[in-house]
Amino acid sequence: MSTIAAFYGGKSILITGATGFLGKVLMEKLFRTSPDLKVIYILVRPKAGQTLQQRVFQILDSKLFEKVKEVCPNVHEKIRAIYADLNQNDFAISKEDMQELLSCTNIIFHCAATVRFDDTLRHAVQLNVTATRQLLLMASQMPKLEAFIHISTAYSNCNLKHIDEVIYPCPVEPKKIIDSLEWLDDAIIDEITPKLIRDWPNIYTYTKALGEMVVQQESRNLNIAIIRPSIVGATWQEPFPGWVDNINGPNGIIIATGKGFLRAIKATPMAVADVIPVDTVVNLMLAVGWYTAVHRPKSTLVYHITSGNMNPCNWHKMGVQVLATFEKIPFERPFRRPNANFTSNSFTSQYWNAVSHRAPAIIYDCYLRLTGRKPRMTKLMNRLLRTVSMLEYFINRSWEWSTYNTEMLMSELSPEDQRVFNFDVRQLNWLEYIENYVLGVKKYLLKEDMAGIPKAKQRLKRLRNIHYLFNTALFLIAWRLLIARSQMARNVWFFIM
Ligand SMILES: CCCCCCCCCCCCCCCCCCCCCCCCCCCCCC(=O)SCCNC(=O)CCNC(=O)[C@H](O)C(C)(C)COP(=O)(O)OP(=O)(O)OC[C@H]1O[C@@H](n2cnc3c(N)ncnc32)[C@H](O)[C@@H]1OP(=O)(O)O
Ligand SMILES: NC(=O)C1=CN([C@@H]2O[C@H](COP(=O)(O)OP(=O)(O)OC[C@H]3O[C@@H](n4cnc5c(N)ncnc54)[C@H](OP(=O)(O)O)[C@@H]3O)[C@@H](O)[C@H]2O)C=CC1
Repeated sequence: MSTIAAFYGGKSILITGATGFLGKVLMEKLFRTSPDLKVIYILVRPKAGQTLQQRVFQILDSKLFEKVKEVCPNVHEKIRAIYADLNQNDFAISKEDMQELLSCTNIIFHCAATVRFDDTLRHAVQLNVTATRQLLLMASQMPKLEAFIHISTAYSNCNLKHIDEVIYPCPVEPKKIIDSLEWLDDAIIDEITPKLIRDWPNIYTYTKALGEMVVQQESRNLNIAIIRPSIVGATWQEPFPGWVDNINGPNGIIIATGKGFLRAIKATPMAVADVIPVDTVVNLMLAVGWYTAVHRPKSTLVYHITSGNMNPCNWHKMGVQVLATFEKIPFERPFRRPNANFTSNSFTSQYWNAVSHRAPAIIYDCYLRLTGRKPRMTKLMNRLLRTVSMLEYFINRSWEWSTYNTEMLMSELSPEDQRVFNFDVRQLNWLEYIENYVLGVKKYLLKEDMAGIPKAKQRLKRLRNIHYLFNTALFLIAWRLLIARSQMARNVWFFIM
């Protein structure tokens, strides 16, 4: 019997961000391995016209939870969705709900965050910093609390090259920033944002760093741990390979490439692609929850869950395997044949953006206009290029993350726990993982049917022929123009003829 699974039996667990990518996989694993847990409280807001209950039902009815329903048939009764908006004072939680949370919670997993790179400083600080402080305040009033697990990101200190499992101080105190945002107006905030975030690449990573500082400052006598995952990718093994449900990080890029929109990307091919499967992150989270509650380390421990130092893969290897998988399992209705390459400098990147991205979009929009339809490709392409430009910082650099605490924890686990809560990324076979990842994007994100593959392959063939025809026509036109102007070209032409 797994010690960790047994530990969560009978426990009341509070999860923020349970409707997000990481939160869903965390809930799934908890229910599957500890079906006798007492309750999982999730802080949820209504969204997109759905009530809390509808959102919970939608999650439980998804493929991700199929196995859970077998081992824990009363899973619906064990989830208690609590209305909460982390942007508001006291999270807008009702008095009764708050009372229940304060008196019953044993473990907290704080996953909620805004992960947008282009959020406003005000909103990102509210969610990633102030809400964390507020949750810690709540935690300090919970008599039964055994552990508080805060999810940060390995990139919270990406302004450094080598990152240890410690909390680094930020140049400006989080409290000062929170206070000043209360009275500064939006225009001034926009103006001072670049000065505040200095060498952080975006507001997201900066506010996650502030969030960690808040955890350190407000930890009181709580048992706290911080987990820093790198780029969280599709599931590796559990509950099944390739599950993914949002367009963040590599997912959007895989779609854009597979659909033939993205043909070149400015990346350093040999830079480490520090992707970490989401189930690996969740296994570590649960092991850390157990360790923090049972062993009560004297200080707040930080755990890195990254792949680069133990089992590195680079962007070249990842890109080649992604493209190879498109040959076998193409996406439906691609705009162009998927074929992309990495460019190394700004000049070639601009060139490919003009020739391979903007020009085809303009041509396609002309075609849409001529056929009486609304042009949309140029807008879509601009949006894609903006997204890609925001990710560039992370695909043109490598970082070194030390993993002493993570390795220490691994050695503390029993062989059974090491198997059930496996976070040893050395066992990951990248080629297999990437193939399953692309397949998962097709099945769970794009919701494409595998039966459509032969048709998709046919369409790819057609696109290939169109591509060759177009290039041949272009070449002939260019050659014809050259012949008209140059005697030398005419001589070569007659010689060939
Ligand atoms: C010999 C041969 C050699 C060949 C060599 C090979 C070459 C091969 C080259 C090609 C390779 C192809 C693939 C390779 C795979 C590698 C890919 C590399 C990319 C890797 C990316 C790395 C990313 C690193 C990030 C690390 C950061 C740290 C990690 C973290 O801690 S947090 C998680 C990271 N956060 C994010 O990723 C968020 C980033 N996103 C944003 O900030 C924003 O979305 C945005 C980018 C600013 C875009 O904003 P927009 O306003 O423009 O768009 P919007 O967000 O509103 O959304 C657009 C539409 O999409 C819908 N949508 C949004 N979110 C979701 C969601 N979660 N799920 C579903 N749908 C969503 C949204 O509704 C919009 O739809 P619409 O309203 O209908 O338009
Ligand atoms: N994905 C990644 O690559 C990485 C993620 N991380 C960290 O992991 C954690 C989880 O990320 P991930 O699951 O990918 O992110 P998602 O964007 O998928 O999920 C974010 C979660 O936060 C919730 N949330 C956001 N705003 C509010 C609010 N005002 N009130 C209540 N809930 C709110 C969302 O709820 P709703 O559904 O209502 O929007 C959602 O459940 C974050 O802390 C992130 O920083 C770290 C490294 C990498």
